[in-house]
Amino acid sequence: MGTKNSVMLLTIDVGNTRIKAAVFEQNRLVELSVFTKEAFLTETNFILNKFPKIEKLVVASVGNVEKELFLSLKNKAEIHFITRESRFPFTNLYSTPTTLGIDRMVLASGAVMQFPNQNRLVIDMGTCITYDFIDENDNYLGGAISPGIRLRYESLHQHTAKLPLLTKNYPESFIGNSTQESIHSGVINGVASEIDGFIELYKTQYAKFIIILTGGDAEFLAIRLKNTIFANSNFLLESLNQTFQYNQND
Ligand SMILES: Nc1ncnc2c1ncn2[C@@H]1O[C@H](COP(=O)(O)OP(=O)(O)O)[C@@H](O)[C@H]1O
Ligand SMILES: CC(C)(COP(=O)(O)O)[C@@H](O)C(=O)NCCC(=O)O
Ligand SMILES: [K+]
Repeated sequence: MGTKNSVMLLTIDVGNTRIKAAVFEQNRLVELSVFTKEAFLTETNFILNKFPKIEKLVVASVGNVEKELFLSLKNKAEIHFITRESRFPFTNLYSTPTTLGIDRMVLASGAVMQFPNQNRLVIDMGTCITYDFIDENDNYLGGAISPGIRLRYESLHQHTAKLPLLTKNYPESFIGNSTQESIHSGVINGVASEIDGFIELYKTQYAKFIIILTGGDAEFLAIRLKNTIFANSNFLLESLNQTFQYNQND
């Protein structure tokens, strides 16, 4: 890893729910912010003013923040977009590579660089829950997409006449004894069982693999899972920094 200069870099991950930003100095994360699309310019300007050493912005977006918004910052820092045309340290075996989410590609890239020469399963609990598997030969195989925790609560409320909108909470039992408890059990135990179930499926095909759990709900859910996993909410931002460095070392 290059230690030749101490410039700071601001990585920005635009998800479908929130924007996450992290300042890196060398490869150390020194500041983390989470904000909405509406607050984008205020927040990024605040960070740029607080850390005048930031020379570069590294952006990956699956959300709908307009490119113009980033470009309005271009007199303050160099802007780099990580896109499908960037270099990635894996072979992409997805049969529709042009529709694969850039967030999933960045996660896969981070998994390969942080955990070399092993099978890896990355689970990102954001708006959606995404599963991504990269084998020990650095082949990206694909995975799964399912609704995230917030999305499940919202869709139960929005698509029924009688179900309230609840904020996430651990269910007391898997047998919900009220409407609220039934919803919490359905969503939280449902997601936990889904993740445990997927891990078991992967185990039928791969004897050993590391599991990385990330996204807005990672910490909330990690303690409810059967398997030992590596939970790191900042894995995507760290991977964005690493993917950028990887593209610099051509
Ligand atoms: N302050 C918050 N606002 C919105 N969602 C939050 C918040 N804190 C935790 N979450 C959880 O994070 C999930 C979204 O994760 P996030 O990583 O932000 O998504 P994305 O990357 O798709 O924007 C939701 O399911 C929600 O339960
Ligand atoms: C599946 C996603 C919506 C996940 O987005 P997120 O939950 O991180 O906001 C995103 O990775 C995406 O738009 N993917 C495109 C389809 C695909 O990956 O095959
Ligand atoms: K996700």
